[in-house]
Amino acid sequence: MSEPLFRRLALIGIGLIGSSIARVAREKGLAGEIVVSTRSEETLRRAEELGLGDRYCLDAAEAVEDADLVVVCVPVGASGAIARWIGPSLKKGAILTDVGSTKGSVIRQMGEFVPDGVQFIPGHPIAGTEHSGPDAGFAELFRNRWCILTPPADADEAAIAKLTQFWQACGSMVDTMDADHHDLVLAIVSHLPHIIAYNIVGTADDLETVTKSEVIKYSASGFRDFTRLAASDPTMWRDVCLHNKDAILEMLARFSEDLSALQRAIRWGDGDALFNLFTRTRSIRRSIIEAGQDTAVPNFGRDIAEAGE
Ligand SMILES: NC(=O)C1=CN([C@@H]2O[C@H](COP(=O)(O)OP(=O)(O)OC[C@H]3O[C@@H](n4cnc5c(N)ncnc54)[C@H](O)[C@@H]3O)[C@@H](O)[C@H]2O)C=CC1
Ligand SMILES: O=C(O)C(=O)Cc1ccc(O)cc1
Repeated sequence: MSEPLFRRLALIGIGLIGSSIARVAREKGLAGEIVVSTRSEETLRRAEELGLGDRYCLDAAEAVEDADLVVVCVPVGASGAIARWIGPSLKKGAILTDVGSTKGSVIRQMGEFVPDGVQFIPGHPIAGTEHSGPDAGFAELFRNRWCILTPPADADEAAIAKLTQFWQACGSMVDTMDADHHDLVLAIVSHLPHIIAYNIVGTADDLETVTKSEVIKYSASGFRDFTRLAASDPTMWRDVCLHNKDAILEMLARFSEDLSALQRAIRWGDGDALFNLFTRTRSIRRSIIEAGQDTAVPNFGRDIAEAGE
């Protein structure tokens, strides 16, 4: 059998993303040993019941000892505290990465606690679902999905190559970019859609003239797709909003301007403006399908299984 990519992999946080990494790493033999750490005893026990790792620790510092790859998989607001905790225990030569949905803030929070000799290469798999916790993960989550790495300018090329190899072995395609650019791109393709979904579902919930049972009964009219995003983890998305504030506010300002233009076109009966916009947007959808990125959640029937439970 060939050597695993990493002798010891430590996962700090074992929710949707951490447990998906654990599952795929095990399935593909990417690590000689998988050490799992999370803050609550209950979640750690559950991870053990699910057989996600080889060792389990409540102490994150203990978990990272002698690990060659450490992946921090916690809400972005917790990444600084985790880095402070594990920093002194990281092995020289280890690669430290994360999976957070925002990158500038994670780098600012974690950077100061990374000791010399440790390669810090932040990352973000553009793959997920609205579910959270160790039961929600699955080995195929990253398949045919992009993973963005945002290494600092002085990062070691060999470490970047090894982390790239890891994500590719998980099934992902890997891109590298600057953290600020990542945050701007993700603000429009991920953060704004979630904020819009939270807002529209909240607006529907506040209505007095349309009842909640009518909203649910007739949801197949378009509303239903927003409710999936709006069911996403509140802690994670609170942190994303607070930690990518500038880019999100920039995109929200543009969105509001465009919404006002749309509102004006509807008010003044400008059918051409509406038709032209809707034609332009339809072609974006077609490009996504052509790029093979059209499946909303590649969860291999898990939603259907859950719905039947
Ligand atoms: N859910 C998604 O679709 C995606 C999430 N991400 C990012 O991955 C990271 C993890 O997200 P999920 O796995 O979805 O979350 P999750 O809620 O399923 O799991 C989070 C894990 O972090 C631990 N944790 C929570 N707060 C903590 C704290 N203050 N200190 C220490 N540990 C703490 C939890 O016990 C749990 O093990 C987040 O940074 C998120 O932005 C990235 C891509 C997709
Ligand atoms: O469930 C969905 O459609 C998602 O959008 C998943 C997702 C959520 C957060 C990320 O940072 C990346 C991907």
